[in-house]
Amino acid sequence: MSDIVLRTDGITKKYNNRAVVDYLTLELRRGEIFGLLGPNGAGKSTTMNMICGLVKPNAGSIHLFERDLKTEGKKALSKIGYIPQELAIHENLKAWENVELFTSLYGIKGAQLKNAVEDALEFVGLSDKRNVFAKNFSGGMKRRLNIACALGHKPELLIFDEPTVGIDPQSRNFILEKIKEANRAGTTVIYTSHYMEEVEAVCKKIAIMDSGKIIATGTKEELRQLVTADANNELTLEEVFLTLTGKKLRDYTEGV
Ligand SMILES: Nc1ncnc2c1ncn2[C@@H]1O[C@H](COP(=O)(O)OP(=O)(O)OP(=O)(O)O)[C@@H](O)[C@H]1O
Repeated sequence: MSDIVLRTDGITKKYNNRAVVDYLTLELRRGEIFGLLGPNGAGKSTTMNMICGLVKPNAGSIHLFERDLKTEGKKALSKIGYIPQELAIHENLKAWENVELFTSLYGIKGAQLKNAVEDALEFVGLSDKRNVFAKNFSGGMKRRLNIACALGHKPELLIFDEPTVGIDPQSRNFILEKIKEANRAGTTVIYTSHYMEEVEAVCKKIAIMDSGKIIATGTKEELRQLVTADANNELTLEEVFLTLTGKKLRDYTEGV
C-alpha cells in the first residue's frame, strides 16, 4: 500500500474566466501534518472544496488514497473528514444529534454509531454537554462540535479550513492540541489558515499559496532559506510569508 494519501495533478478552478486555483499540484503522505498558508483570496478554500468533492475542478485530477475522485468519489471520500470554515452544525439539534446525523451519512448504524458519537464528543471535550442544543453553545463549543461531526466515521485524513476563526485563546489552544493528538495517533492532517503562529505551531510541512498557485513548500527552516542566504537568520514565518507574497493588500469581492 502506497503511503500517498492525497495527490492533486494540475487542478484548476475558474470563476468568471479567472483561475482562482491555477494548475495546482500537491502530494501528501500518510502521517504528515501539512499547513496551507495564504492571504485572503489565495484559493485555499476552493482547493479544499475541490479535494472534498464539493467543487469540481475545470481541469486536473485528484486522487485520495489512490482512488480517482472522478470515478471512485464515494469510496475516496469515505476516509476523509472535512471541517469547513463556516460552521456546518444544526443549531436546533442537540450535540449528540449533530454528531449522529453526520456520522450516519457514512452508513454507520446501531451500537457502532452510538459508540462513534460518544468517542467523537469525548475527543472534543463535549461529552457532558451531549444533550445541550447547539444553539446554546459558545463560539468555541460550536467549533469543537463542528470538529466532532467530522470525526465520527474515524477518517484517516482530516482537513481543517481555518478552524479557529473568532474563538477565545483557550478554545483555540484546545483545538490545536487536539489536532496534534489526532496526528500522533496516525491521522494525516491538512490545516489551512492565515494565522502564521498556528501553522508554525502545528505543521511540520508548509505550503505558501498566492493567487491560486503554490509558490513555496517546505519546513519552516527550508522556507526561511528561500528568502535569505544567512543560515543563522531568525526570520519569523510571517516575515518569510510577507517576503514571498508581498505586502500589497488583498481586498476582493466574491464573483467580481
Ligand atoms: N463561488 C464563487 N464564485 C465566484 N468567485 C469565487 C467563488 N468562490 C471563490 N471565489 C473567488 O475565488 C478566490 C479564492 O477564494 P477562496 O475562498 O478559495 O480563497 P481563500 O484563500 O480561502 O481566502 P480566505 O482566506 O479569505 O478564506 C477569491 O477571489 C474569491 O472571490
